[in-house]
Formats: sequence, structure tokens, C-alpha cells
Amino acid sequence: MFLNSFRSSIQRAGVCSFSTGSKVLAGRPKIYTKTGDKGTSALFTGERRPKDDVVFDALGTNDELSSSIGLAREFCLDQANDLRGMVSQLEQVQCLLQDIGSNIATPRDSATAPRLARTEFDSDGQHVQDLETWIDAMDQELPPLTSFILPSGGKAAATLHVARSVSRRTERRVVPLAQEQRVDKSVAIYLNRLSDYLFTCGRYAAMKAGRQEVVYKKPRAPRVKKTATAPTPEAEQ
Ligand SMILES: Nc1ncnc2c1ncn2[C@@H]1O[C@H](COP(=O)(O)OP(=O)(O)OP(=O)(O)O)[C@@H](O)[C@H]1O
Repeated sequence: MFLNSFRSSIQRAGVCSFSTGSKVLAGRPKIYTKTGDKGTSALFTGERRPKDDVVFDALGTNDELSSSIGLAREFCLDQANDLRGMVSQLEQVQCLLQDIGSNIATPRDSATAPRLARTEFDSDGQHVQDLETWIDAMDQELPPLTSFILPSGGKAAATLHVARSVSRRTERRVVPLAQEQRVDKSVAIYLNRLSDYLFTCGRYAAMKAGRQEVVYKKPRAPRVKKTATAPTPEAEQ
């Protein structure tokens, strides 16, 4: 299944070895192990749970987030050289989302101490600090925000807004787990700051594309023609 990309990168990072019975073909392990076919999958502790478990929901949403950032990053690359800095920041964010996946897949309330240590996320708050530094630098160049803006401003900007909204969805999936101390609180904090960062990236990409952001305007209520109408049967009763 496609999530094996997730698994292999975790294996490369040495976070976990999956021993799910994969067959070896000509010296290469097969992508599919079929162990997930019955609707369960493995956490990094080896524990198996149904695929609709809250942990897999959070993991899957985190995976969607990285994919949507990947798409936005491609549009940023297409746009112009002045988004190169953002492109490299987004790549760093995608790497950190892999680490967040490891944290989510290693329940803080039941994993062994060495596993917890290996999958700890942003214990000194440096990654959140980096996001804040990047936000503040872009903000210096941006016009002040005076009204609600709608996702717009070119393909790079609009897809950055999609990524922002997926980041907020990931946060919604992670917050209950963090409150129950099953995921590090720092993960929820990072996702919260990440949506602010992606919002600012969207505005910045629109500005660099020379595009106007579409601002919210209250739609005008349709005019009701005043004409004499016959009373309805209900009104006559
Ligand atoms: N549907 C899913 N949504 C989110 N996370 C998943 C999902 N399925 C598996 N995972 C997680 O991603 C890891 C890698 O996914 P993978 O697709 O290889 O698992 P699997 O479905 O259990 O195995 P296989 O595809 O080989 O039968 C799993 O070990 C599990 O932690």
C-alpha cells in the first residue's frame, strides 16, 4: 500500500523495524506485506490496532498534510526564484512531519523508554521557534491584514491555503491524543504554528506573484420586490 513510503522512510531513520512478514523478491523486500488486508495495522510498538483507530486517523491526516505541502511546494518551484527560501523551508517541514508521524505511532503512554526517547519531538521548542522566525520575516514584507482574505492569489498561494487547512485538520486529530498524553504536546503546538506559517506563506506567494488576494465582501442580500400578494391558506386560518 502507498503508505509504505512512510514506513520505508521511518525504517531509514532507524525509528522502527517492521517485521510484518514481507517476502523478499530477488533481494528486494516487496512493497506490500498483505498484513494490513484484514483491516488492522501496526504501531511502532508492534501493537496492532484496527485501521479506523484514532492513531491511524491522525497518522493518515498527517500524511495528507505532507502530500498537500508537497503539491504546494511544486507550485512554488514553478512560480519564481524568489520562493526558493520557502521551498527549502517547506521541505524541512515535510521531514519534521515524518518525525511527527513517528511520535504519533509510538503511544507515549505505553511505549518503552528507549522508543520514547528516539521518537521525542521538539523537546526544546526549536522547530516552533523556526516557524515563528520564518513567519516574522515574511510579515515584514507583507501589507498589514485589514480584512478576511479568501484562498486565492495564484496556484502556489491557493495550494498553500489548502495545506494550511489540512494542517488544521491534522491538529484537530492530534489535540485529543495530546490531551490524553498519547502524543507529545509539542506536536500539537507545532501543528498550531504550522497553520499560521502556511497562511503567511500563502499571502507571501500571492504577493510575489503580483496577484491581488481576494478579500471577503459581505454578499448583498437579494432585493425582495414589494408586491401585494394574496394571503396564503395558513395565514387565513
Ligand atoms: N489506512 C492507514 N491510515 C493511516 N496509517 C496507516 C494506514 N495503514 C497503515 N498505516 C500506518 O502506516 C504504516 C505503513 O503502512 P502500510 O500500508 O505498509 O501498512 P499495512 O496496511 O499494515 O501493510 P500492507 O500494506 O503491507 O498490508 C503502518 O505500519 C501503520 O502504522
